[in-house]
Amino acid sequence: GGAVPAAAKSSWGPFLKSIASFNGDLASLTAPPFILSPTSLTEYSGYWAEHPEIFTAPAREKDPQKRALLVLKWFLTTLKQQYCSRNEKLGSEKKPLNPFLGELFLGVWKDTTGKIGETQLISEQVSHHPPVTAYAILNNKHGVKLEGYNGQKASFSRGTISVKQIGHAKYHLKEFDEDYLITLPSLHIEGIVYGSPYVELNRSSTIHSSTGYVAQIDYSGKGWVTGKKNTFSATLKKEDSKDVLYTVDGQWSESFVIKEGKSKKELETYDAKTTEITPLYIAPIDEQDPLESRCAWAKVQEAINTGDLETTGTEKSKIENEQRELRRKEKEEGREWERRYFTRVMEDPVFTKLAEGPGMVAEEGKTDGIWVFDEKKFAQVAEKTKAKARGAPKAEEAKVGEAAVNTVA
Ligand SMILES: CCC(=O)OC[C@H](C)CC[C@H]1O[C@H]2C[C@H]3[C@@H]4CC=C5C[C@@H](O)CC[C@]5(C)[C@H]4CC[C@]3(C)[C@H]2[C@@H]1C
Repeated sequence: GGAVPAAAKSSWGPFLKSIASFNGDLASLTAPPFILSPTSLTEYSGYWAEHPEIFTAPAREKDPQKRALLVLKWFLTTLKQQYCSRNEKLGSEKKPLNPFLGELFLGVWKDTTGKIGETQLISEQVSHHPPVTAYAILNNKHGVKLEGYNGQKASFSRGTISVKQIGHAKYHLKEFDEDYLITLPSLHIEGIVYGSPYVELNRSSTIHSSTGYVAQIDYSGKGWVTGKKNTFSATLKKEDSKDVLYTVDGQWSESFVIKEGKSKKELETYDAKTTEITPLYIAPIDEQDPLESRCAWAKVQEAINTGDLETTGTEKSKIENEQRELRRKEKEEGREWERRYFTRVMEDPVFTKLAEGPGMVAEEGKTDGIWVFDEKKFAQVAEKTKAKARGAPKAEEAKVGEAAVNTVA
């Protein structure tokens, strides 16, 4: 990338100072103004299913081995959006807004073909210290459910920020009662010194299926072989077998080729650049719950988009102060914020069966438990929303509104 824009030079001091005392908490980074994104991190859960047809394809495949390949293919097709979409839309990787506890991001990918059905996104900030986002993506027509959570552990050295992703994703197929446990790749941010940061994925990640298939994806970045960015190589095998059933090679941000393991026969080339993204439908702000990201952060987003640093600061402080006040009251009353859609469990049978190691690992290896989507809570909220739509008694609305209003202006 080019040299840092002159105007921006002045804002490097705070950033470099924050790097000097960097404690692993990305939110504590004082990124230069031109790096601030108006998008909240709760929105990033949407990157898992921007191609609903590919996301639901495994549900339409009767052969378990081919299903496992389709889940690997879907995972690989999410990487470009997960890790490059800010560069494409905003010119470089940006620092997202740090979600407040209880922040929600809700949306739906509508179905224009009548073949896929609607795909619903539920994203909730289930922890603020450390920041953890939990999400569920549901397509009832195909019985596909993705649920997961993630947090980040970051470190800074030699001009790059390295991020270890904590958490995992679970892809479930109802018809086959099948589960896929997906681990999250580590990443590092390159180009910081040029003021044009971008993500590169490191080492490897895996997908373990309850049907005994194991996918391993090795990220070589600007591999010494190709020198091309975002390079990876993946294999799909049956566990405790050496036979490679399929290989997938290429650049996750450009295109990749799926081949038969033995014959090396090319089965498919996926072009990440030309595959259509389905837009996510989000309710208009005046119909949103005040806890929803674009409602809660509206003034901050407006200020960031117009480059009004002062208003950005004052509006952010309002939200942070109200959050501190809420936490103080909860502490005083000996209660904890009620998560709306997710529950923390210390044991998740699918996770235990399919993976080694504990769930969310916080400081000193303590396990903070695993965040799972709570179908009961989800049904209760749906009921309440319907009641509200049918004109529930004011008290009902006031309670929901009141809690929310207290939270964010
Ligand atoms: C120019 C100097 C500067 O300020 O650089 C700051 C940089 C923008 C680095 C810090 C931020 O980089 C962002 C990249 C974000 C990750 C991107 C994608 C994902 C995948 C998604 O499924 C989960 C979240 C995750 C891991 C994001 C986490 C937060 C990251 C690392 C942002 C950093 C604050």
